[in-house]
Amino acid sequence: MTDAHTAGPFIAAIDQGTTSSRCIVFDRDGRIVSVDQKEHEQIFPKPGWVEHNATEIWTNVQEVVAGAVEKAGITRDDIKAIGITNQRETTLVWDRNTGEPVHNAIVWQDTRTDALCRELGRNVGQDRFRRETGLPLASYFAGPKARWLLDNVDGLRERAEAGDLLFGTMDTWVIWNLTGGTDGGKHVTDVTNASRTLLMNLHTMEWDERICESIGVPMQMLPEIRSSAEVYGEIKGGKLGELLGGIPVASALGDQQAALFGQTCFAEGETKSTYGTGTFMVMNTGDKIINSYSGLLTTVGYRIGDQKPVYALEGSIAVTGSLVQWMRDQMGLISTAAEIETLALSVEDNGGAYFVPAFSGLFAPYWRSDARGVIAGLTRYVTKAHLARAVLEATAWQTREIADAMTKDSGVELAALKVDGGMTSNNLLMQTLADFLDAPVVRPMVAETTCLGAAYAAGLAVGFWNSTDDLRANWRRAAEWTPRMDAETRDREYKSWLKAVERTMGWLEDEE
Ligand SMILES: Nc1ncnc2c1ncn2[C@@H]1O[C@H](COP(=O)(O)OP(=O)(O)O)[C@@H](O)[C@H]1O
Ligand SMILES: O=P(O)(O)OC[C@H](O)CO
Repeated sequence: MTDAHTAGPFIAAIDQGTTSSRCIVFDRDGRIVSVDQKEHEQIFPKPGWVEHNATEIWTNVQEVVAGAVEKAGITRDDIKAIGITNQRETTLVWDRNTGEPVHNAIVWQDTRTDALCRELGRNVGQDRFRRETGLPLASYFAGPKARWLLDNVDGLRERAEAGDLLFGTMDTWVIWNLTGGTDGGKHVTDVTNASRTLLMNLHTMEWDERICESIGVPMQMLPEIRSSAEVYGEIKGGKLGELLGGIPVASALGDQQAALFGQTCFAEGETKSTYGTGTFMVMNTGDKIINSYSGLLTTVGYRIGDQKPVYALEGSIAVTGSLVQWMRDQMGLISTAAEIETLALSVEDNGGAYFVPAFSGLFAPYWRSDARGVIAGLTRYVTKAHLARAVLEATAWQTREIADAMTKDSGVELAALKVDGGMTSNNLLMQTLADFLDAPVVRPMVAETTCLGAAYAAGLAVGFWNSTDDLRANWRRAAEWTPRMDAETRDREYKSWLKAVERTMGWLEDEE
C-alpha cells in the first residue's frame, strides 16, 4: 500500500476504543498509510452494567497491529515507534504472575458504582475529590470501579494487598502486554489516563494516598504514572515480538486527549470536540488548573516528556451518536445512520419537539444520574422527520451548554471549534452546531485525530518529529461551517431546550 508519496519511516498507533481496536500507520506528514480494525463483544450482564473481555481485546490488538503492518507492506525497520490511545476509565484488574484478568473489564459507561459514589459523597464529601482530582464523584471514573471489584470478587482484596494483582486502564493493559507481560512487562500509565481515575492528585501528578484510602484502592496495585510522550519499553514476546520486537512503545493518551493532540490544539483556549457514540469537548487551558464551577471536568491534556503538564477542561456528553443508533435499531425510523440527515432535511424545523437523550442520566454539565430521557413539546403535528431534527439538535444543544460552561469557567470565548468523529460527516449537524454555538466549526483533512495524536506523541518521544510546530504544519482544513442563524431564533430555541432538560431531572427516586 505504500507509494512514492508515503515513503518511510513510519509511526504506528493503536486505538483501543469502546467498540473496537484499531491500528493505523502514519507517515511523516501525518497521512494515513494503512488501517486495520476489529470489534469486540459488548457484554451487558444487567441493566446499566457494561463489560469487556480484556483477553479478547489483547488478542484483537495484536491482530490489528499485525494487520496494519502487513497492509502497509512494511517491516519492523520501517517503524520508528508505536503509540497507544484508549477508551478511558474502563477498569481492569489482573494477576501479575499469570497475566490473567480476574474479572471482565468494567466499562466507562457502567453505572454499577452509583450507590458507592453516593456513599463516598456522604462520608468523605464531594469537595475533596473535586479539589484534588478535578473530578466529581461519579460512576464514570475508574477508582470506584476498582473498589467494586475488590469488594465483589472473592478473595480479591487479600490478593491485592499481598501485591499479586495489578490495576490498569486499557492503556496500562496494552502496554504491559506489549512490553512482555509476565516476562517483565512495564506496569505504567500516563498522566491523562491517571487523571480519570479519581485517584491522582492533579497538583502533584502522583497517586493521592488519602484519596486512595478513602476510595479503598491499595496503592501497591497502581501503575507508575509517566508522561504521555516517552519510551516506556519495547515490544517484546509473543507473535508481535517476532514481528516487531524492539520497537519503542513511546506514547499513551486517553482518546479524547489524543484527539486534542491530533487536532494540534497546543495553544491555551484551543478546543476540539469529538462526535462519536458520545461526545467529548476538550479545551486546552495551558498550565492552569481551572476548577470548574459549571459542571466540567478538570483534567490533564497531555505531558510531553519532562516538560510541564498541559491541563484541560472537558465536557463529556454520554449520548450523541448512540441516539442516532437508537433511532435506527430500537425505533426503526431510519435504516442507516446517514439517513437521519435526509429525513431531517425533509422538514424546515423541529416542529416544536425537543429530545433530551438522558438515557443513563446526564453527564456534563449536570452530572445527574437520576435524569432519564424525554421528548418534550409533542403535538399531533410532529412527524418522524421533526424527531430526526430534534435528534441532531440534541447533539448541538448539548455542545452549546458545554461551550457556555467553558466560557464561564475559563473566561475564554470560543473562537472556533475543531471537530472530528463519525457524526461530523453529517453536514446538517455541523451547520446546526455552528448556528447554535454562533462560532465557526472546522473539520481537518485527517479525521482519525485520535490515532494521529498518539502517533504524534510517540513520534515526538523518539525524535521523529522535533516539536509541536512540525505537527501544526501538518494540520489541514477540509471543511468549515459558519453561523447563519439569527440571534433571536437561537435564544428562543435555546430556552425551549433548557426547559426540556429540566423535565428529565429527578425521574429516578434515590433508592432506584
Ligand atoms: N451521517 C451520520 N449522521 C449522524 N450520526 C452518524 C452519522 N454517521 C455515523 N454517525 C454516528 O456516529 C457514531 C460512530 O462514530 P465513531 O466516531 O466511529 O464512534 P466511536 O469512536 O465512538 O465508536 C455512531 O454512533 C453513529 O450513529
Ligand atoms: O472509545 P470512545 O471513543 O467511545 O471513548 C470513550 C471515552 O474515552 C470515555 O471517556
